[in-house]
Amino acid sequence: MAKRKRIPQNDTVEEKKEQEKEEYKAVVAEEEKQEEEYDDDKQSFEELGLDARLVRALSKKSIEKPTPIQCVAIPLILEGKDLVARAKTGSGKTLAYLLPLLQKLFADSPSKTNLAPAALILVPTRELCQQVYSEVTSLIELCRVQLKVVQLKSTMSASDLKTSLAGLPDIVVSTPACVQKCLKNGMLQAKALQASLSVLVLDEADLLLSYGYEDDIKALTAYVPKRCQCLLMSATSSADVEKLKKLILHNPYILTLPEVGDVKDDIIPRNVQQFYISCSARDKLIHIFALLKLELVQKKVLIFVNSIDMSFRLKLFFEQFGIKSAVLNAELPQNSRLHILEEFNAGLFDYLIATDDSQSAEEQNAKESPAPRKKSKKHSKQKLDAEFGVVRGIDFKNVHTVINYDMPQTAEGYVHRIGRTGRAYNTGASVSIVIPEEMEIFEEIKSILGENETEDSKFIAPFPLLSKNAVDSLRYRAEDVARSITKIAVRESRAQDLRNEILNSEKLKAHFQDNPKDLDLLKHDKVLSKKEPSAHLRNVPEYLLDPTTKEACKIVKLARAAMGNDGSTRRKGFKGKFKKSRNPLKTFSAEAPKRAHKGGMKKKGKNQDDGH
Ligand SMILES: Nc1ncnc2c1ncn2[C@@H]1O[C@H](COP(=O)(O)OP(=O)(O)OP(=O)(O)O)[C@@H](O)[C@H]1O
Repeated sequence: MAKRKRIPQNDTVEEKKEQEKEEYKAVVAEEEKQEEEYDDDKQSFEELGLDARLVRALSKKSIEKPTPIQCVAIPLILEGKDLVARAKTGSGKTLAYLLPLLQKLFADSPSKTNLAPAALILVPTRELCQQVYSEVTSLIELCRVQLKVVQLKSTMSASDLKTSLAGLPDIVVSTPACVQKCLKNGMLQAKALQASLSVLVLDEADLLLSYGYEDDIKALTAYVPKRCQCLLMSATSSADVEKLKKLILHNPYILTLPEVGDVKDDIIPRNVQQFYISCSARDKLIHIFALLKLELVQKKVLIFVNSIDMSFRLKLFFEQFGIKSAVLNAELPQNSRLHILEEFNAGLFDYLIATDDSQSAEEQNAKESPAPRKKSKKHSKQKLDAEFGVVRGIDFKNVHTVINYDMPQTAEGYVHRIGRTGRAYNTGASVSIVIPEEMEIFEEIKSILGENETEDSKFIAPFPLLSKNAVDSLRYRAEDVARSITKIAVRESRAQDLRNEILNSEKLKAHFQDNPKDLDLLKHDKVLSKKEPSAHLRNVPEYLLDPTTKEACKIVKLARAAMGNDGSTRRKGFKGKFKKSRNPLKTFSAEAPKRAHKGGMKKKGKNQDDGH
């Protein structure tokens, strides 16, 4: 981090504020300078050997400079090397393989006589399938080339799959299970595939096996010709990646990119600041409520919980205070999920509560639908989607804060959740709300990431902006509302939401076929509670806030304005994104400003969590 200019200490509040502002400006200027220097050193996409059409297409997407993984991977893929690319979450792995893959197909397409796809991109979940498909489609459109891409999903009917393949696509994006299904049914001719396949990509490779695709991939290897270039993209290294490497890579030359090291240093993006709040189980709701209602975290916010019921509890609770949010989980129909993601990415709402219990959906199914229970007609459970994955790989756009309302069950899960912010050149923050029962896993995560606050860049610091006073001032209102959200209310809302989404899902499907860009058909942050939220709960009265909290709110707002993110969360070009130094969490403390000057939030000690 840039060194701070020492400014003489002043005594009055006004002078202290001035001093704070001056320091803030100095840090911003310094870091902007450093960033410019770094940008100047970097290679351009042209220098990596990319086709001018692709460079122009990227430019139209406001993507001007390659990320480190792209700098290394693109030339190697263009040379035809097999690759095992491991790089941190949000580092731009998708474009790292898509750009050279498209370039290769540009060159091959005029002589095309293939009866099967030339490129197969396999991903573990349908959400990722959609995401990669959209990215390829938009690049192809922007480049104005004659390449055809389809996505194949296991939910598609046999006739839809057949129709998709009959158009002789050049690129297929799918899950291993679905491709295997097409091969088995003869919709995809094995011989034709052997003759045509020139690039095979296994994206989120480490996850493919844990999603249970091992047999499908093994079966597929028989149809992958020796000359086919194979690319394994992954954020973490694991025994599963090793297994896949052995299973699928033919060329002996395998490259693991040098820029990545161990989990601690490389997997979590450098530009994510991590915080925690320690509190009792009873106070969890008040803490998240305070964070959101007092706007002590930057929007958009992605909140992770470990169960679907909890996501509805939170949504119902927020509703009573006029905070609109949407839920995302494996129970919802796929069209709804995709639509929720699209709306969130487009900035239509600021708070998304995602259920991630870091288990495969099959395990979750088993857990959520215990067999011996008598099946009630009313509550017959919707089966969870085994191909749903919200944590891994999904490119949530412009998420500035990830909140772990429930802690993940593994350190790996933590890393992937945190990786939903700070993507590419953006910065972000995470706040984990930890209760005593979750302390064990939290301690484990901390020990992996590094516990030395001065030396470890991945140190998880106590959240500095929320004082005990601020929490206590909201306690009465929050506890009162929390009591009204009973188990029955949660269950009813969950069932109602599911019914709505199932109905809407068909409408959505039909509508989006005709109007792919129309996002306003259905709003997913609609109010679920039967009881109309009370008007008086919408705003937190001034008298409830102590001066420190008021100051914290002001600084966060100031930073939001500096980020060009006041009010509108719609996507901006990368140049307009806020810098790490502009993150108020780095420059402001809930305690006396003087202490914050010395060491930013990391010098804040552990007293904050002791208090509550
Ligand atoms: N060179 C670049 N400059 C700016 N933005 C970029 C660049 N490359 C990719 N991006 C953007 O960064 C975001 C993250 O990219 P991507 O989804 O490929 O990350 P990832 O490495 O696959 O992450 P994960 O491991 O979580 O899947 C995307 O929104 C993408 O459009």
